[in-house]
Amino acid sequence: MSKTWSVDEHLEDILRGVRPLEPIELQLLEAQGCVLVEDVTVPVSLPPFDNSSMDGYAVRTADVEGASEEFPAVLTVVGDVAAGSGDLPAVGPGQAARIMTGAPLPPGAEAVVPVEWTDGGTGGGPAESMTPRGESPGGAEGEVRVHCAATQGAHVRSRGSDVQAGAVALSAGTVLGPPQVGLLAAIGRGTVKVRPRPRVVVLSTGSELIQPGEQLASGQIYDSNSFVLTAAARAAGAISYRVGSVSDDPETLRSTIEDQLIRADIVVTSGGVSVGAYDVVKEALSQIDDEEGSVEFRRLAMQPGKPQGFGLIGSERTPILALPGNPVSAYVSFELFVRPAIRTLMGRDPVRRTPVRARLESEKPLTSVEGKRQFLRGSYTPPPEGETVGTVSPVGGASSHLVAALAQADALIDVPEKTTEVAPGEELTVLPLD
Ligand SMILES: Nc1nc2c(c(=O)[nH]1)N[C@H]1C(S)=C(S)[C@@H](COP(=O)(O)OP(=O)(O)OC[C@H]3O[C@@H](n4cnc5c(N)ncnc54)[C@H](O)[C@@H]3O)O[C@H]1N2
Ligand code: MOO
Repeated sequence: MSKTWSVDEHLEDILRGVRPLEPIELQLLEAQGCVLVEDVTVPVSLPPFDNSSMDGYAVRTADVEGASEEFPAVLTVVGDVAAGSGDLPAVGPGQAARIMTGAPLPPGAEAVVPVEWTDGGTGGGPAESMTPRGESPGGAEGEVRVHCAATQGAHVRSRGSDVQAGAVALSAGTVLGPPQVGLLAAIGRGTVKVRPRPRVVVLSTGSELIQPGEQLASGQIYDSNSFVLTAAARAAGAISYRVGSVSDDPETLRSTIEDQLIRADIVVTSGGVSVGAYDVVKEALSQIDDEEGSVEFRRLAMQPGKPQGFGLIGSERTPILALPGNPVSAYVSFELFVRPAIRTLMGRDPVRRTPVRARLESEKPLTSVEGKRQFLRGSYTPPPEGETVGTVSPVGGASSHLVAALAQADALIDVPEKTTEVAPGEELTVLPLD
């Protein structure tokens, strides 16, 4: 009888076969979720010039010293400075310029007073907002009464106060989330060098499968695996292509895979890997000739997910993971084997999900088959503040066809091979999912 592999042995074998993808230069939004492979330095300081943080008036501090509502400083308005203005009016003694948030501080001005600290040029009490451009009274001429003093630099965002030219904005190894994409845009980068998202081709096998939306005939079921696997690959950061289901015909399967290799960094199949008479993936791939690569089918000490296939195929030796067809087995196998492979291709760390400890919350003990590492579905509650161990309660049973319960779960409960029973209140290892 052939060897039974442990979960870790199978994963290590897969990870030996996958290498991070070669970096490429990508447009910013294409690079979202990818790992940067270069240190990005700031070409021009941010902000690039001193600018106002408020809608108000640019003033000289000496002119507004001691100003109050009772004894306002009365200044002559010399013009408007809007964000984007290139032509700046100089502010001399006794003068002020209307200035908008983000607009460059004009020469001569040392501070900004918000419009609410002035009469807005109306001659009345404190203003709530500026008079729209072109409306009178007030506006970009006449006088403004300032009701408060302002210190040097008040409401001014100075050049380089965010980040200085020459500084490293993002270092190699950073994962580009939305704020990082935003920073790259803010410093003027149009493209960046990253490891690209892997392209994952997903196909399911089984002559019983039909597309969701069609009418079920006798003996048929809807193909759900190709959907869950495509969605899971996308959630893991990959670009995923759902080919859909292929019938139980080895020739059709072989030629479909061959056609798909051109756009695949990984191929994932579901079904047809067990010991039945129609196990098409096993039949099609276990005896391909050496030139085409090789795929090994093995038994794992694991439930669900016992039968698995892994190999490298085609001229590029593309990794192929052949997952079992039972829907929960396919999903759990994705989490344990395909997701780490995808993350390795992306250069993402950590490759595996981070385990946490949790106490079992359940009416009765959990039972597990000796010699099999069991991954039960659970609902996980993180520890309250100050504690380190959360709680987990089982969701649904152990059978690998229970998709409704899977959809209610948010964690996998990892029961070691040797454990046959876990009592309520005992600690376990849990893999929270997202
Ligand atoms: N005599 C034995 N029979 C089985 C064994 C065994 O050791 N000895 N292992 C069982 C285990 S464990 C698993 S897991 C399955 C794996 O079988 P296959 O990978 O060959 O999968 P299929 O036979 O094609 O399908 C199994 C099951 O899942 C349903 N299925 C398949 N694809 C989809 C899909 N895309 N969407 C939804 N459901 C799907 C399929 O209809 C079957 O019910 O083998 C056991 N048998
Ligand atoms: O191992 Mo199968 O994956 O138990 O259902």
